Amino acid sequence: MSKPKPSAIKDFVAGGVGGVCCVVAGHPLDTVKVRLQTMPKPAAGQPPMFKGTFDCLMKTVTKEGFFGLYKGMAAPVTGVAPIFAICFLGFGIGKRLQQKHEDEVLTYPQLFKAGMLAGVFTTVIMAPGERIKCLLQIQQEASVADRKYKGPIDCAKKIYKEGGIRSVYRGTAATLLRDVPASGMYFTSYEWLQRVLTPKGHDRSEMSISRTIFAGGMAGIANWAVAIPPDVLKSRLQTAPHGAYPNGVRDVIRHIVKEEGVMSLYKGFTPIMLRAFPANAACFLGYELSMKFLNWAAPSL
Ligand SMILES: CC(=O)O[C@H](CC(=O)[O-])C[N+](C)(C)C
Repeated sequence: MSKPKPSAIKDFVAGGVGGVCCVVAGHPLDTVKVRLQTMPKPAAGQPPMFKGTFDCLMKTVTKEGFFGLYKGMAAPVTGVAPIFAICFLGFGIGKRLQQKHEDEVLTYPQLFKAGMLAGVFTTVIMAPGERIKCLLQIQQEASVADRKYKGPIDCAKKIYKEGGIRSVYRGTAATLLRDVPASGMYFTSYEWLQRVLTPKGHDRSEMSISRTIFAGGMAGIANWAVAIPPDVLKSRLQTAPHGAYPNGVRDVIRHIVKEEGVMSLYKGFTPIMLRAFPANAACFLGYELSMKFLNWAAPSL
């Protein structure tokens, strides 16, 4: 059978499906992550709001029910599908820009550059999407009536009313700082594992579910290994009251390091890493299966 042609439309659609799979598999631990990253510093002699990942999980489920962990999921599902669609599209474009012919196999530095381009592409939607998601996730009132933001649209309207488009896009530099190198790591590690795990005599393009799950899960770990410190800065900046950090990300770094120490830049490490493997294994599996389906259903697209 001839090799399917690379296609921007297929990258976009399959990437979108991958994004939905990623959110459904990973949102509960994402909520725990944001709550741990943004909980207030306890007053002297007082215990912290959450002692760790498990404590936060238990307190959230006890107080708000299991679906408390799925708070703010409407925003990422509607936002993440296009984010991942654009991300996989950007990666495909980045690869094609560097290829002299369609079948040229790219080196790992070339794949890294294509991944970084994907990170730049996604920031346009990622930055406001993350701002809304984080603001919704940190609301802990049990009843909807008591919450400041009733949902993603209400949140978007309110932050726009408070500070215009600048407020909606607060955290863009931190998002770029997080996603440009992280996306490079993400796609390079995925491709590397797929290549080294393909048995001799077989072609990388032959789909294997177990290889995809493992390579996808590990790509998620590689992504977050570089993304955690800028992610903490981003979450803080995006959930802070208006005017708290006039110089943006630089002020947040100074404040966090001075007040809470360097290690606090790794807040949320456990839930992030617990989420990273299943969420991204689901993402790449969704992507590869959709791509296989699209190549079968519309070979010339
Ligand atoms: C921050 C983020 O969205 O990372 C993605 C993986 C994940 O765990 O959600 C990867 N990528 C930035 C490439 C979309």
